[in-house]
Amino acid sequence: MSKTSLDKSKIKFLLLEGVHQSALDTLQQAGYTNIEYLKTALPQDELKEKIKDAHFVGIRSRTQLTREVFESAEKLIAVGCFCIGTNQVDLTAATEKGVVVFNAPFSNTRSVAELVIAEAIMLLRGIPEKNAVCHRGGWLKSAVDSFEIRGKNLGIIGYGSIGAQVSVLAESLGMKVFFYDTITKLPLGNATQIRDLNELLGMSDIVTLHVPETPETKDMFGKAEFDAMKEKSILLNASRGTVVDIDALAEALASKKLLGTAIDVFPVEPRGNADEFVSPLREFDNAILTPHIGGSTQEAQENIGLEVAEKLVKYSDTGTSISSVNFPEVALPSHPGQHRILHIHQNIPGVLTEINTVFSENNINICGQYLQTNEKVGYVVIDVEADFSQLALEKLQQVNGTIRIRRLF
Ligand SMILES: NC(=O)c1ccc[n+]([C@@H]2O[C@H](COP(=O)([O-])OP(=O)(O)OC[C@H]3O[C@@H](n4cnc5c(N)ncnc54)[C@H](O)[C@@H]3O)[C@@H](O)[C@H]2O)c1
Ligand SMILES: O=C(O)CC[C@@H](O)C(=O)O
Repeated sequence: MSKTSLDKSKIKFLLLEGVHQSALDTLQQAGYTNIEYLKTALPQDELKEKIKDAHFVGIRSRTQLTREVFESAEKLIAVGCFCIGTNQVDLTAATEKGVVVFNAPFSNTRSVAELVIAEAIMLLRGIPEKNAVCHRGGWLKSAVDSFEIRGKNLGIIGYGSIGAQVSVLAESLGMKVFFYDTITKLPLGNATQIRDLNELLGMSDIVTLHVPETPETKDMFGKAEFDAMKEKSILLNASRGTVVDIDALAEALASKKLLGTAIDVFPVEPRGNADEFVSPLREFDNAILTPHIGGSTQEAQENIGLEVAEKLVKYSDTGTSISSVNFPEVALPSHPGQHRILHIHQNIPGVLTEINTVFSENNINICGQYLQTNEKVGYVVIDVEADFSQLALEKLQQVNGTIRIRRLF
């Protein structure tokens, strides 16, 4: 059963970066009509201004939610990342502020995997160069450096949701799949995990990157890695722009070490379609350069819009934090007729005792309670009789370590 803490029309959603219509539809069907919808990301100053009165914000990969932005977001309850990556959000700051962050971990994996396979085929045939020559009025009919994908070695770095899908598609085309991951992964089909990155690089005709942006993956692919690759091999990157040293890649293309490359993500990306794209890779015809559209298909965007908006609605209506990326996961079945209190607090000793004391000292019966903690915060959902919820709210606000409290009725 859906509850709400405020008149739903007063709960403000700020949706940025042109998230799919399915997100708007989902929110509106759930009764949320106070939605500001923008097609682009915002510069930090504008973002800080706009986010001030937002209870929920929806973003994709461009919007940087820094600690400073969270400081301005006085009313913010939750963030929806309408994508897989959450590296654009300062998750520590969000957690400390009691802001729950959700994403869509699976909805665009197939789209990325399909693009990667298509690019591998195009590059093995030299199509980007041949296409460019035709556009300039030339004719490059030749089989030199043109190969079938069948029987080639594919090296996948990061065997998660996307890497594993690429693996399955590649095998269906007759490729031999090897992968490198920091943790032991169950290989799908006939794929083989290789424990040493350099070994993988030395044996792969095509290397494709599917790791998240983390301090460990920053610049993980530089000159040493290009040197370790096979002569005339191919590098694909549809993960994050910080993973590859672009100057080292430009050198590897200039020296003809690589047959080609396909890059979807860049260390610096334009804020919107009107801004210029600047990159040393622009001069290479054998580089497929795409504007971070690995997950940009109608199918993926529609599913993501639905998935993330549903998570936001559920959190707003019931306090359910299941599948959040930064918060303890809590889902308490609804107790009809009761009020619900959501209490987010610092995870320090004694808070739960203080919370329970509030109820015992004031003779307030707890009808249902669910607590979960992570290393930073505790999140407790408590159902109480309607007549006592205001008193409980006032008393709980005074509990030491309280970060945020909300009442649903
Ligand atoms: N281009 C796009 O539009 C697009 C779309 C979706 C996702 N992405 C990016 O792709 C990334 C991967 O997505 P996913 O859903 O497969 O993520 P995932 O979390 O399912 O998989 C990532 C894998 O990388 C491994 N890994 C982490 N650090 C590593 C390291 N240092 N070396 C080797 N392996 C490492 C993990 O163990 C995991 O198996 C996302 O984080 C996102 O940044 C890009
Ligand atoms: O849609 C986007 O902006 C990002 C897509 C992709 O990088 C993701 O992390 O899912």
